[in-house]
Amino acid sequence: MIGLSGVTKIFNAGRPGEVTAIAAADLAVARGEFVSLIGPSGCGKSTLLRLIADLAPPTTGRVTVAGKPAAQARKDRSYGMVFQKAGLFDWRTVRRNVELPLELRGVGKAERRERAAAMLDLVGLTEFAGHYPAQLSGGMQQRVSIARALADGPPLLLMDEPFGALDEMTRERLQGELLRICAETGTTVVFVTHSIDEAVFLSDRVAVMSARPGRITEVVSVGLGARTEDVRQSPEFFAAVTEVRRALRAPDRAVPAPAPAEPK
Ligand SMILES: Nc1ncnc2c1ncn2[C@@H]1O[C@H](COP(=O)(O)OP(=O)(O)OP(=O)(O)O)[C@@H](O)[C@H]1O
Repeated sequence: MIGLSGVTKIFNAGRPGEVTAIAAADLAVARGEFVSLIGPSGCGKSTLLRLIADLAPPTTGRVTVAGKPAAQARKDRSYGMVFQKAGLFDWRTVRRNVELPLELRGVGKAERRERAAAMLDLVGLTEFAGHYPAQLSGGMQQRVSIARALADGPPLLLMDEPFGALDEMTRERLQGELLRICAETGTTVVFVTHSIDEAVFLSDRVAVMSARPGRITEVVSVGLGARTEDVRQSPEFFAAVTEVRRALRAPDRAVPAPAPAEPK
């Protein structure tokens, strides 16, 4: 579904304020897979997601999405995106927020209504279709944002800390809902998070990034099977959390360690 090969991203190349945000990233994500990106603040997680979304071009390397160059995938609306802020339009009802991507594509009213209703059912907000965003809790707004991202039926969902601003209980409930939605729709997900627990609970694989310049230093396979709430207390869950924590603390193997000082 996604292929990154030799991808680098340098902001302000050759100018004052040059920043190497991503250094030589390679990653392949299979159809239907759930992959999280985790790493220290500023390591380039959001940048990597933006490169996949073709919201910024890579400086070098190739990004493919659904077998196409990323730019084509964006034109074909091959992905939906969800950010930390739900970004809903306050003056539109929940239903009309979800309909927006369909409206932009010129889909007729009846089909829009039907599709929005199915999406609101999927995220459990059918009875709030006529409400305005300000009448919803933060968690409900984020569910609307997920429904909107999926309205056009994209095969891929790109999520940038979507639950980062929510309280722990809401966050855990939405994690379970997201997994159910992915299982029902077969959507592939790339998910940026700061939380090791969240990455482990949700993911098939966790891509661990080093501090800037961001590299993918390790990819940890999780494989927890069916994620019921009990999984969070299981030995397998704790073992995977420990493994990701170790990978985050490991020195970046891609960068040679400095040679020891010569004895005087
Ligand atoms: N448009 C830009 N122009 C210049 N530098 C940028 C730009 N966007 C990001 N950067 C820099 O690239 C680096 C990576 O930023 P990015 O937002 O991808 O990190 P992140 O891992 O998502 O951070 P956080 O976890 O804090 O959200 C940072 O040093 C940031 O300052």
